[in-house]
Amino acid sequence: MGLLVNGEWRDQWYETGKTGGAFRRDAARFRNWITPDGAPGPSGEGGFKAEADRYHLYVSLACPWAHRALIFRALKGLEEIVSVSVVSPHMGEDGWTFEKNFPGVTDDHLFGEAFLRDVYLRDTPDMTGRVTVPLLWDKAQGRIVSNESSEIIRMFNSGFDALTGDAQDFFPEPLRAEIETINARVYDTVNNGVYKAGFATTQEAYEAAVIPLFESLDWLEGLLTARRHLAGDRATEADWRLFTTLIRFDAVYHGHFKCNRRRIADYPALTGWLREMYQQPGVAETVAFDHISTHYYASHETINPTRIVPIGPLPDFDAPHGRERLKAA
Ligand SMILES: N[C@@H](CCC(=O)N[C@@H](CS)C(=O)NCC(=O)O)C(=O)O
Repeated sequence: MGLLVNGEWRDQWYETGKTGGAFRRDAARFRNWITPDGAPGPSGEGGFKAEADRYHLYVSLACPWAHRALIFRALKGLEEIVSVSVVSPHMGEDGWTFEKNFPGVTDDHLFGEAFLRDVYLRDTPDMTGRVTVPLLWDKAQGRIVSNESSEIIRMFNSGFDALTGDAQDFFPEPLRAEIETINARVYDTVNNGVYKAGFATTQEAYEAAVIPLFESLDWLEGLLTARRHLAGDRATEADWRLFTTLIRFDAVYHGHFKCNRRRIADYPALTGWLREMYQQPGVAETVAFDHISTHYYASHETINPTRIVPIGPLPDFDAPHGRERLKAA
């Protein structure tokens, strides 16, 4: 685990000394957008036109943020259009690597680099910052498009529709305000909340994260008791953003990150909803529990010094979801 400082790698754990033991996530720095005609998106520069075989996605199968991008690539029919490389789940002193020490790890298909940091350095040789997944690369210009998952999923949602003919919209105009409201609470207290609980280094910082996390899970349980999906009858971006955290919850966040007031399995509506989302075509193939458990338990030495990876739980996400009684789109 480390970061780049003026282009040099420094092996260093997250700094919580100046924040009362609280984990603060850095903002992603590469924020360009792929658009149908190459016009600039909401941030960054223009010049990233949607084209087949032009863009490459770097992911970890363990990472919930990268998982969002992989799911949108599958749902939107982009598997033949956007290629992928998969890093090792073992994130040690060199950060993300392509070391073949685990099933499912691929080469860096573009450059054959050993370390993901060297891909970032091809864009910005003097970069300062964290080397994170997902990372979206433009093969035509030889530079990074984006390393912000919330924006990558929006590009995938609508940028390539003319090429794929897929018009499914997970961020529909009439629901945008509601989706953004749900996203904001889910991001702060759930998606990032589990990390804030897990990486806290004081009791106060841990409780400041874990209490609101469970308040939000109770709120989500109420929402999903009344509705098939978070913003109504059909799945939207808000559901997929929650999905990648909850599918990991009982396996890693409950134990490793001490988010153990309840399990997702203890919430009937969240459990049924999670199964229904998992059972959508193409989604189960993006879920790799071996990468998930191994990454968290074996990489975070400060939290789990023995690096022993627990053998459970073994939930059955293929079991009947029972959500048919709620109206579907
Ligand atoms: N804001 C980013 C966050 C991505 C992120 O933090 N990914 C983690 C893996 S789950 C990572 O690569 N961490 C490495 C590090 O922080 O050094 C996004 O949503 O795309």
